[in-house]
Amino acid sequence: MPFFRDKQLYAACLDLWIAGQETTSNTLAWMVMYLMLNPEVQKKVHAELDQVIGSDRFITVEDKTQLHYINATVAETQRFCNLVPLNVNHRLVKDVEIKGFRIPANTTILHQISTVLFDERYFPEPLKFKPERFLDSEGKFFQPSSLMPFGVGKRACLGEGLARLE
Ligand code: HEM
Repeated sequence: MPFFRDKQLYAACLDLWIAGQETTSNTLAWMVMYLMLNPEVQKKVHAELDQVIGSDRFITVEDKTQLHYINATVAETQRFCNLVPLNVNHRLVKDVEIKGFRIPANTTILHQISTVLFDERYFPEPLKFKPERFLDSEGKFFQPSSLMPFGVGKRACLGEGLARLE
């Protein structure tokens, strides 16, 4: 019996299609809609592009660190669109106790990252689209650990680096 079967190839292709393609394209679609709904944000994005890139060259990956407002707008899009609200199913490999609740091994867990992304302790006025929440007092982009659209821990998104680059 071959080690790598058609079924595995099919599963790998499906993984890459859903995890790798749908996620980034849907995030961008949400961002376009948020820019349409928030013209004042759109103006600032445009102004930053005019200032940092200008109109006589294409944008490159190296420009990313200079585009603070755009990075903040992407971060706010990821928080607001809540793309993977129920995360990916996980199975407990051992019994766990959290705040007095015992969860037995083999239980399927769906940890909702949306509860963090919309928690007003971390994101005041969570239902407002505000890229400024990711800018410090000098207007520089920063990313708090509470922004976790890619999940956290050992099984966090494998494509995070690639997705951020895209
Ligand atoms: C905006 C883009 C993306 C978002 C928001 C996103 C989000 C997520 C989330 C929330 C998980 C589950 C993490 C967990 O279970 O704790 C995940 C898993 C995963 N993602 Fe992504 N993802 C994105 C792009 C990508 C890309 C571009 C790829 C590959 C090219 C990718 C590949 C994967 C894989 C393979 C897993 C499973 C990791 C594992 O179980 O060990 N993702 N992603």
